[in-house]
Amino acid sequence: MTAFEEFGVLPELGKATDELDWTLPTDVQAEAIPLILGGGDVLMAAETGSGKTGAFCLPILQIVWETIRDLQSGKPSKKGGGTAGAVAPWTMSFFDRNSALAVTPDGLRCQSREFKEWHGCRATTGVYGKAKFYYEATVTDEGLCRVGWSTQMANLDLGTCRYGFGFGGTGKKSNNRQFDDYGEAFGKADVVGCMLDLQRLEVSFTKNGTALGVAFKIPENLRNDTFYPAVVLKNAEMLFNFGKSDFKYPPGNGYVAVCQAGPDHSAPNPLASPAANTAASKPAPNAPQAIIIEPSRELAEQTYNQIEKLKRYITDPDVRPLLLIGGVRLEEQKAELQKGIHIVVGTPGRLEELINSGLVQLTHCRFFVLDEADALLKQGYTDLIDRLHKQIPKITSDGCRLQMIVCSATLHAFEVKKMAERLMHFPTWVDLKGEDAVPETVHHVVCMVDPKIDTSWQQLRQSIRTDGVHDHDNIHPTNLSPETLSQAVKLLKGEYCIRAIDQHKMDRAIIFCRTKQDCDNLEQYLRLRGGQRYSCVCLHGDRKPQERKQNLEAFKRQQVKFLICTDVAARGLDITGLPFMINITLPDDKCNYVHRIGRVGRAERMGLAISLVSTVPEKVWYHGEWCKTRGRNCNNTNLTDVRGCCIWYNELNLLGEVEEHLNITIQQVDKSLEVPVNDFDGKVVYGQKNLNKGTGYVDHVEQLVPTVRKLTDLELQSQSLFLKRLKV
Ligand SMILES: Nc1ncnc2c1ncn2[C@@H]1O[C@H](COP(=O)(O)OP(=O)(O)OP(=O)(O)O)[C@@H](O)[C@H]1O
Repeated sequence: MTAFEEFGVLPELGKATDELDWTLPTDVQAEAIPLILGGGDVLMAAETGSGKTGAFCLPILQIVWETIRDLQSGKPSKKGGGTAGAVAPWTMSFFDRNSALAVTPDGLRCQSREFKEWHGCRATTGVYGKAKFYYEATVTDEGLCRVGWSTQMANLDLGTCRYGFGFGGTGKKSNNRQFDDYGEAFGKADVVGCMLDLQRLEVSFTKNGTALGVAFKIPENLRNDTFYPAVVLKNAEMLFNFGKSDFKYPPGNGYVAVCQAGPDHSAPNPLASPAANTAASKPAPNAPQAIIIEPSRELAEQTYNQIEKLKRYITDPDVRPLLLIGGVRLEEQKAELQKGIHIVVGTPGRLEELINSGLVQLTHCRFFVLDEADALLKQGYTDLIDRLHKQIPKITSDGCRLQMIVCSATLHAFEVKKMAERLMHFPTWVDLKGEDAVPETVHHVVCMVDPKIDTSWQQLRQSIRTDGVHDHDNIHPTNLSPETLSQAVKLLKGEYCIRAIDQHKMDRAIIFCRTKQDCDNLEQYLRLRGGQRYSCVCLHGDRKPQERKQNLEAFKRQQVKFLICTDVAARGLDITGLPFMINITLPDDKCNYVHRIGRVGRAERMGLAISLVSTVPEKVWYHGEWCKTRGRNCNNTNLTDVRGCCIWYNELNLLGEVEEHLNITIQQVDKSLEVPVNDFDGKVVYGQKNLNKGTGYVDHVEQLVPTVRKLTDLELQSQSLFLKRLKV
C-alpha cells in the first residue's frame, strides 16, 4: 500500500504518485486530501513548492472518477435529494429550483443565501381535481419569503407570471407581477397556511391559524391544471409540512393535507420526477464535474499536465480533463467539449467566454477551484468569480454539495477572506506555517546596488540597454543627479546579473524583471555578452502564446540556461530542481516576492534566490489608464502626478516592506555576489535535495537509529536510577 492510499486515495492514484516519486504526502497534502475527500470546502495556504496542486488534483480526480463510474453503472445517487426515489414524494424538489436555492436532503426545508435576487423552488408533487388542499410553511430565518401555489407553466419567481399565486412576507399577494396589499406581514417563526380550493377556484392563506381571506380567483382556463406548492426566497429559509406531521394550525373546512391527495388528485412534477432526475443526473458531454481556474496560461497548462500524470492508471471509466486557455483555437476546444469532458482547467477569460456561449455547462460542476486565488482577485476577477459561482448549482443533481477549494502560498489577503465568507461553505483553513512563509529550502539573499560607492558604471565599455526613461534627462557621470544615479543603477544591475551567474556558475536560473521592456533588454544583453554561455529566452505578456509555450519548454528541457520573465511567471511555475533565481528588481507587490523566490527550493530541493536592490531611487515606467498606448512606444517620461508615465521606485522601502511582512531580515551579500558559507550554504548543492537534513522516507529508519539508541540509553539509566532508589 502506498503512503497516499493510507490517506484514502485510490490505489490507481497511489500508483501514479509512486511513479512521480512522491513517496510521502507533503504536509499540506496530508491535511487537505482527507478534508476534500470528506466533502469539505478548503482554503489551502501553504508555502511555495509544497505540493498544493497535488493536494487538490488527487481528491478531485478520485471523486470525479467515482461519480462517473456510478453514473455509468446506473447506481443511485449517494446522497438523498428530496426527490430521489419515491420514498418521500411530497417534498420540495431538488431539481425544479433555481441554482442558488438549497433544499435539505429530506426535501422539507428550503434556503437561499442570495440577498440580491429571488430564488424559487416547487414541490415534487402537485394536486388537481375538484377538492380542497392545504399545506403549511414556517419561516425559520430572517429574510424575504413568498409562498403559495403555481402550475408547471409558472416561472420559479412565484407571483411574477400568470401561473403563480404567492403571498409575501411584506403583506402583499402577487400574481403576474401585480403586487397588492393582502392580509398582514409575516416573518421569522410565523406559520403560513396555504389553501387551494379547486372547487371554487380560490387561493387563500392563513397566518398562524388566522384566516386572511381569499387572495386570488384562479382563472377558468387553469381549472384542469395541476398546482404545486411553491416558494421563492431572498436570503431566507422556510420549513414545509405537507401533512406528514401534524399541522400546527389544522385548516378544517374540508381542506385536506396535500400529501393525503389520492392518486386521482395528485401528480408528480415532471421537472422533478424520478425520470427527470435520471435525465438530470446524466451530464451533457460539455458539463464538467470540476472547474479549476488558474491566473495564467502556463499555470493552467501545468495543472492540466499534472492531472494527466495522476490519472494515468485510472481507467474504466476514463476521466477526461480539458485545458481551456486563450491562444488556442476555439474550434479545437469546441470539438473536445463535444467529445465529453469531466475536469476543466482554464484561465478566467476563456472559461467565461465558453460558459457564456453555452459551450461549457455548469449543471454538474461539483468542484470549483481557484488556484492562486489572491492573484485572481488582484487581477480583477472578483466579479467573474462571483458570477460563475452564482451560476453553479450549489447541490448537484446527484445530491452532492458544491465544494470550493481555494489555494495560494499567500492566501491571507483581505479580499480572499471576504470572498471566502461570501462564497464558501464553512471552509476549513489548511494553514500550516502561518502567514506567507518562505520554505526552509529557499536561501534568499539581497545585494545592494549602490552607484555612489560602486562607480564602475562610469567606465563600462559594453552595457545593457536601459528603458529609455532618462533619454531626455541631463545625465552625466560628473553630474550625480537622481536621474544619473537612476540610470547608473540600471547599468550596474546588468553587470551584477552577469556576475551572479558567473559567481555561482549558474547554468539554470529564472530571472525576474519589472517590465516586459526590461526583460527584452536583458535578453538582448545576455545574448550580446555570451551567446551560448548566457543562452536565454523571455516569457512575458507581449510574447505570442506559442512563443511563450516554446520558450518555457526550451527552458524546462534545459535547451537554454536562463528564463527572463515578468511577474506573469512569478506564481506556481514548477521547474524541477531549479537551483537559482535572480530578482533584477523587487516586485511591486510584496506577496510576489514570496512567489518569485518560491520558484526555487521546491519539493525539498535547495535553491538560492538573489535580489538586486538599488540604494537610490530608480525612475521607472508606470503606464496608467491615462496612457493611450498602454506603454507601447510611449515616451511620456513625466511623473504620474502630472499625468506622465513614470514613477520613482524606491527599492529600499520595498525591501523594508518585504522584511516586515515576512518578519525576517534578509541576509545581505556584497557586490562580489559571493554567498558566505554558513549552515545553509556549503553543505548543500542548489537544485539538489539536502541530504544532511530531514527524513528521506527511504532511509529514515537509518537516520533515526542514533537518536533512538540515545533514547534507549537514557531510558535504561532512568530505570536503573529508579530501581536503585527503591532499594535504598
Ligand atoms: N508528495 C510529494 N512528494 C514529492 N514531491 C511532490 C509531492 N507533491 C508534489 N510534489 C512535487 O513538488 C513540486 C511542487 O508542487 P506544486 O507545484 O504543487 O507546489 P505548490 O505548492 O502549488 O507551489 P506554488 O505555491 O509555487 O504554486 C512539484 O514538482 C511536484 O511534482
